[in-house]
This record gives sequence, C-alpha cells and structure tokens, in this order.
Amino acid sequence: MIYKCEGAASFDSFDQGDAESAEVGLLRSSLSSLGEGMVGGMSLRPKRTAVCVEPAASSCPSALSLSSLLSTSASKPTATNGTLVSNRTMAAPVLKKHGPYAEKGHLMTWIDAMRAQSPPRFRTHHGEISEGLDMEAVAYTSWLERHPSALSSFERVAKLAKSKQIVVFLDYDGTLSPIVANPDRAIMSDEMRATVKELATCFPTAIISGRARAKVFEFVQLPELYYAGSHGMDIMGPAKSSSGFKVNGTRGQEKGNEVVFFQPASEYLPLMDTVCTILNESTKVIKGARVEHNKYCVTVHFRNVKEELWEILASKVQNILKDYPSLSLTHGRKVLEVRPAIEWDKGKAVEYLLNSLGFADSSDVLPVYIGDDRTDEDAFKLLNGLEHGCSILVSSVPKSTKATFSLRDPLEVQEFLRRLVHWKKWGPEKRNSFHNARHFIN
Ligand SMILES: O=P(O)(O)OC[C@H]1O[C@H](O[C@H]2O[C@H](CO)[C@@H](O)[C@H](O)[C@H]2O)[C@H](O)[C@@H](O)[C@@H]1O
Repeated sequence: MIYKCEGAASFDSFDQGDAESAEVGLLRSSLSSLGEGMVGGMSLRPKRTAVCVEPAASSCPSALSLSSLLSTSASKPTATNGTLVSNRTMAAPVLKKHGPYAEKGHLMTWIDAMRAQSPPRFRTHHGEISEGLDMEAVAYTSWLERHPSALSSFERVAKLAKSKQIVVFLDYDGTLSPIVANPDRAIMSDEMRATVKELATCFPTAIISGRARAKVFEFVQLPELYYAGSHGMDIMGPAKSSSGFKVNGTRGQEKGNEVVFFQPASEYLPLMDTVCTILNESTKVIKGARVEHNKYCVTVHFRNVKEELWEILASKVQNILKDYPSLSLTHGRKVLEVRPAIEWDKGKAVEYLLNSLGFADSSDVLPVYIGDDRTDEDAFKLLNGLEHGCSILVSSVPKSTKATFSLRDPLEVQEFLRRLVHWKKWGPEKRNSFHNARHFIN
C-alpha cells in the first residue's frame, strides 16, 4: 500500500513490522551519505528564488568588517589538543580527519531530512486527513514496540537501576522545554524546574545542550547541576557537590560559586566569533533566518524561513564554511550547526562527566540520557556501548534512533523524572532498608 505523505516523500507502508516514518527513510539515506551526521560537501541545484531583504536578529560581534573577517584564515586553528583532560581513560579531542567537504553531493539529502523533521501527514486518494491521523497513530504504536515508552516500561528501568548509582543527563530544547519558533522563548516551566531540582537531590544531574552554557543556565537556573553547553564543548560543574562527586578540570568562579570548567575547544573561540559575524552578514537577506552564537558552536535557524529559501540559506552556510576546514557542519531540528571539527560531541561529554564523577569503567552506575535531537544520538550510542545505560528519545513521531526507550514530549519527561525521584525515595530498595532498620531496632 502506498500512502501519500504531505511535506515529505511518499513511502511504502511498513514492511515486516518496520515502523519507520518517511522521516526515518529520509534521515537514513541522509545519514548514510553524510556519515555521523556531518553535512558533506554539497552540490547545489541553483534556483533563482527572490530573496526578501530583512535584517535577521543577531547576537554576534559586529565590529569587524566582512572583508577583514574573510581574511582571517591565518588565525584559523587547524587542530586542538584539548587542555584539561585529566582522567586516565579520557583521550584528548583530536581534529576530525574528514572535514565537512570531504565528500560531495549531500545538500539535497540534508534539506530533505530537514523537511521531514515535520511530522508527516497522510492523505487518502480522496484527500481525507482523518484516515491519515489513524495511520500516524498506527505508525507510532508500531514504533513504540521497538522503542517502548520509558513510562510504561518503568519497572524495566527500575530493574536496570537496581543497586546502581543513577546519573541523569538531560538535553534542553525539546526535552525540558517545548520546541517553539523563537529560541529565546524556549522557557522551561516552573514545574519542570522544581522536578529537576528534586531530581538533583537524588542523583547527579547534568544538562547537555547545543546552546551556549550561559544561555542554558539562564533558562534552568539550578546551580547544583552540571552543565555542558555547545554540544559538550563547554562543561561546568559545582566544585563541591552535596553528593560528594567532583568534576575534573580547571577551578574557577561563576556567579559567586566555586566551579570547575572543561573546555576542549577553547582555542576556537575567536574563530567562532568571526564565523558567526560572517554568517550573520551573509544570511540577513533571508527573511526569518537567524544566527545564534552558542559560544563554541554557531547555529543557523531555518524554522522561520520559507521552505523555498532553505536551499539558498544552506548554500550560503556551505560556501562560507569552505574557507574553514577546521570547522564542520551538523544538523538538528530545523537548524544547521557550525562547530569545531574535533572529535568531541555529547557522547564524549557524557563519558567525560561519568569519568569525572568517578564512574570510569564502572558497572555500578546507570547513566540515564534523555534527548530529542540528532546530536543526542552520540550520547545514545555511548550508552549502548556501556554495560548498562538507559537511553530515551523524546519524540511524538516515529524516528530512526539508537535510543532504547521513548517519551512523547517534555510533559512525559517530567512525569518520568518524578517517577525516578519517587522510586529513589520510596522504591523497593528504600523500603527494604527501612524495614531492615526497623527490624534492627526491634
Ligand atoms: O541540544 P539542545 O539543548 O536540544 O539544543 C539544540 C538547539 O536547540 C535550540 O533550537 C531548537 O529549539 C528552538 C526553540 O524551541 C527551535 O526554535 C529550533 O528550531 C530548534 O532547533 C537552540 O536555539 C539551538 O541553538 C540549539 O543548538
């Protein structure tokens, strides 16, 4: 049976119970050609589309002229050795061998993948949507069999956690806050904040985000957490935590608190400023485009850009990056992300934090990672490689993922975190120790 899929490609109904949406198929083809989510050197189909002239919001340094910026290649870092890795099991980040333009011909696959980020709609031959909605439900239910809800499988999660130290890693956008059109308005609810605060009294808890660390902190406002901004390239944790865990790195102060930093791409900072300014300059003619400076990454937003302009916007980004082989390009939810081409990602950040917290090669720990985006797949992959790990994708549509479990949306994430807290405080292990204590006293 063929279903027509609006906004994405048509696709065959799922064969052999393989519940993947059009998005999955497209992502899969995109990924196989891109390799590890990198956007390869992309051949462009030039299109003569009228471009609206309207300045985009900017958060980049603007003092330098474009021509002076374009001649900064001498200062481009070509490699980084990382600086502060102090754990014996931690390899220093190295420059990725293949820059983003090692291969050709992938822009269109990437754009298709991004188009497919919108949940597909289904139409019958008569154009009715209702049947389509049923099909979406069928597809989702079928996908759930392979990535069961972490809520309905809570007992399974609890079993994994038995006699283990849980460490929780949370992505921010789409996980703790809903996806919204304006990135500055991705506010976390007070209920979610209270839940995460309580969670952190039970387990070491870290936020791992593509955003600048300072921005995530502004949203979350919980100093007791560990923070990894810029996709893990900017890690900060409390120097002393109530649970007695310690992060390895350089000590410093932030907002009066003693903290520890780890920034494996620190020498890229001037370059990221430069590229951010160039990207801003170049994309401001495209209505709705927005460039966000995420410190060690720069994000180009497509969400508010008309779809017919995506190709032009992407090609602008691509052309700029041709001059910067030490940078690479990845993509997320309606965004392109420019970042240092070093072997460092959210997975490495999780590994670093686990090691710093004293769990290198430990079987006494259960890392729980919850995220919604492509970049979270690096962390899921890491967890899959560990003896124990609990990886959870947040998605309300079927998606290709390495995660074991799923949750639909931030509300379900909140419910899951509450259950973890409850389990810790009142679960069987706690009850047993309570009974044992009573028995002992009697
Ligand atoms: O790793 P994350 O914490 O998930 O950050 C990834 C990107 O998240 C933000 O963009 C996404 O959320 C926006 C607000 O809901 C939305 O408008 C955008 O389309 C999403 O891609 C953030 O603005 C980016 O800088 C992060 O890289």
